[in-house]
Amino acid sequence: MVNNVPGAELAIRIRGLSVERGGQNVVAGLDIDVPGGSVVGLLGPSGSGKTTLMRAIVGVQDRVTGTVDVLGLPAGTPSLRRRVGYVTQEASVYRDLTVVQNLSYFAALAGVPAARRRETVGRVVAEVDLGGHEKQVVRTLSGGEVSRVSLAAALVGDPELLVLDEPTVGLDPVLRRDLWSLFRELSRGGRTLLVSSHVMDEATQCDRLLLLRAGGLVADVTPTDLLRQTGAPDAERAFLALIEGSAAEEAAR
Ligand SMILES: Nc1ncnc2c1ncn2[C@@H]1O[C@H](COP(=O)(O)OP(=O)(O)OP(=O)(O)O)[C@@H](O)[C@H]1O
Repeated sequence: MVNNVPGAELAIRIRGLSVERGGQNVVAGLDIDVPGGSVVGLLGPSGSGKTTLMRAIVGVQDRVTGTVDVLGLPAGTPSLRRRVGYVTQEASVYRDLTVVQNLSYFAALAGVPAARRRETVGRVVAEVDLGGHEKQVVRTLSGGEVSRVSLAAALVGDPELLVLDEPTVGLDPVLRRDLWSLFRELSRGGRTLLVSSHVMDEATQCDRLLLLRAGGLVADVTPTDLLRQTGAPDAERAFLALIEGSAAEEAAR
């Protein structure tokens, strides 16, 4: 299921991607195009292969077959390291360091020259709206603030593509809404965001939706088309209809 968007530059182009984990193909035969500058939601039940797909896109997944091109280069190419930001499910910041200490460290890792680190840290703190918390030790921050420090750490290299694995998990509805408006804001600057989630109502915040089930792509649609095609009143029921339809199709084969 490939959408050809005329004239749109692709941030991610995947053809025939399969991934073996634990002796099984947990992702099988995926073809996906992600247009540049869009917010794309990666949705699907637990174990459907979302994290595996993201790992293949950032180039850290073993036992991958097929083609995964990111910003025009094969996934994992060293020059993509600064151009792609990856936020894993577990916050990967140091809890015993302050916000600024963490971000300065990640800026150094991303290769930001020492003379520009202070300015870079200031930029990302403002981008994720953490002003006033700069000197706070991460362990003393709220869950939503820690999520935003992780996001800021991924932004220090000013990446063109952000891959975010379930960034809103465990956050209350207000924080989830705030984080999604931040994602929209980041994409307005021309970045591409691939965001995974279990929470189907977050689908409405995306430009496009990729729905995975059992390692396969069940749908690649806009939120409007999703509701129109299924006739469901909301994203959650639309996804359930698609997931159940695809499971029934598979059983009939
Ligand atoms: N190291 C591993 N060895 C064997 N199987 C694995 C390994 N890692 C993942 N898997 C399996 O691969 C499948 C896809 O896992 P993945 O983490 O990509 O799913 P997910 O959609 O991100 O799930 P969740 O939403 O629960 O995080 C699952 O069935 C999982 O059990």
